[in-house]
Amino acid sequence: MKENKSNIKIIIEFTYGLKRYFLIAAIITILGIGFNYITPQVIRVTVDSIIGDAPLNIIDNIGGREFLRQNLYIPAIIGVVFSILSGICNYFYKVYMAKASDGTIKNLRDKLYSHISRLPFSWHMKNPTGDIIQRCTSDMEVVKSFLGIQLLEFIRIIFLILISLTLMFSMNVKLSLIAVAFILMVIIYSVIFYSLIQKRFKAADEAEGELSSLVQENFTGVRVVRAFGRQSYEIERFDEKNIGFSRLWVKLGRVLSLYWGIGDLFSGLQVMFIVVFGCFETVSGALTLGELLAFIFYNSMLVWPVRSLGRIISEMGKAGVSINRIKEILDAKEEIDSEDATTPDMKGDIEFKNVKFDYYGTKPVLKDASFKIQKGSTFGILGGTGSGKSTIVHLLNRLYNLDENSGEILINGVNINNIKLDYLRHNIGVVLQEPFLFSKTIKQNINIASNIDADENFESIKDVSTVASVHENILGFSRGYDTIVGERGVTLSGGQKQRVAIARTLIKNSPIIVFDDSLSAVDTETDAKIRHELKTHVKDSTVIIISHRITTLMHCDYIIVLDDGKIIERGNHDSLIKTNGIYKKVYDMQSSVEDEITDTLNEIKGGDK
Ligand SMILES: Nc1ncnc2c1ncn2[C@@H]1O[C@H](COP(=O)(O)OP(=O)(O)OP(=O)(O)O)[C@@H](O)[C@H]1O
Repeated sequence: MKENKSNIKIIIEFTYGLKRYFLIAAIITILGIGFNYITPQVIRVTVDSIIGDAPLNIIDNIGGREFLRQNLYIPAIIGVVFSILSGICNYFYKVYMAKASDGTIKNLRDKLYSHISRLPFSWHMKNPTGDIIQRCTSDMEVVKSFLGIQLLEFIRIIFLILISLTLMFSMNVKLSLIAVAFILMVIIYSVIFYSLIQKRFKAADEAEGELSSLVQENFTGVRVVRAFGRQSYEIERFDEKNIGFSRLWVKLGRVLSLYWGIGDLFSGLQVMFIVVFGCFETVSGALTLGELLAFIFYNSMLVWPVRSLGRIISEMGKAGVSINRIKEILDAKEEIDSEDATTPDMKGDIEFKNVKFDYYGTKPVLKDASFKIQKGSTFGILGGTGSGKSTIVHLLNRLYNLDENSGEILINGVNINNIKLDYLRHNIGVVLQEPFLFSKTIKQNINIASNIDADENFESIKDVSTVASVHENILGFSRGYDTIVGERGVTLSGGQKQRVAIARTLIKNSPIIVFDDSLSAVDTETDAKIRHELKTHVKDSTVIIISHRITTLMHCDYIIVLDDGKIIERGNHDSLIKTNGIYKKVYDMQSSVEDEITDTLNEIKGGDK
């Protein structure tokens, strides 16, 4: 989407397939206005030419003055018929406007969802989920009412004003000028308030976004909040934000009340001036009684539209803010493949060449990292917390892109920036340390990356679950593979979740598989069992294992040790032990701890005998 598009252009872009509904609504509303304006003319003719004696040809065609004087219900019925026709038009106008505006919002919602799904991971990291949801819901509602109510209403009111003024000027210029003076005052006054209301609404809208983010974060992290006894603190934090939020709405309410109050004053004054001056004009003979009545009718028909014009202009202020907030999302750049992006064979060596990386200009996370992973090998990465291990994975599947002159990452000799993104990610299976499972059955969760239906694919699902050492656990649930996970069902333990996530990745049969600290929540015995099963199951894939635990890595063909973004040691387990560096130290430390644990367990077992 091109930048700096006006708000109206953005809206028009999403009216595809619906323009005819907008057109029908516009035609119907013009018809309705026409019918509405006939009634005061019927009153004028009745007063001046039927009750009074003013000559008029048309009354001779419908029975003559005397006949109509005897049957006054006839002009009354004519007036009622036009009012009914105007009501019918109003009904169909609303129906077609609803079709047009809801359809446009649906188009916009579709685009927004697919766009957000294609935005880079870094964008999602920078924008709080609650705020994104608020833009997709509350802001969308504001735009919907702008489209469904305000936009055509605005055009309708302009028509009403023009027709009323034409008729009023044709009857009496002086009185019409008084009406115009008031209309101008209301419009100028509305425009002044417009900017104030817009400012206040923006502040309130942003505060709502912050409040939604806070609630979303708290409910998602409910376990942490409870575990650390943070409820009271979080409730206080919510109260504080909520008070701020309410204050902003009260401020907005104050401006709106002032706006409506002054508006009422203007309308009252306008009606009063017209009635008083109209009476003078009638007494002086410049206006007939019928014309005065029709004039007062037209003027009263004008009061509301003009006042609504003010309201609509101010509502448009809100809509402007909301469209801008939605536009900010639409303007964010999607992840797009370069034109020469390819789909090379992914069964090849992986190479990191002089890779330097930092997140948003903060301190360097990877400092000139170079290493090669042989195809079909198992490659271990050991490193302390924050040393940059997960960053390597983020860069490999391009959740973050490397800038130019920051080195390159090659798979089978092809720079990953030139590989189609979907293809790249499809061919790299990643198991995360804290996997996210969907609120679906275990079977559906494991099958999520497969194109085959979960029931048809059940044998493969069971196979990968066995490799991931979770098959027995799943059978232990009363509904087995049909057990629903998460909010609506069973809560899996951290280790069970990790193993379901391993199964979910294995089913993809990717040529490259990454385990990002994904065996941390399983015991060493299960860890060994899974790795043993993996050897046969993924023997052709290149496997990258990230871990703090040396027993998880020691059987890898090659291992690198990462410290503060730098590779400080490399080799296989035996050579690293011989180097007698950090790896050896960590190994000794972990072995002594494991020995202690084994001794303690043995002691407990011995004591039990
Ligand atoms: N999205 C991000 N934005 C900013 N900084 C980040 C982001 N992700 C990670 N970092 C920082 O980059 C550094 C490396 O993080 P990384 O997750 O790669 O470490 P790690 O070795 O995987 O750690 P752990 O073993 O604790 O998971 C850390 O200092 C971390 O704070």
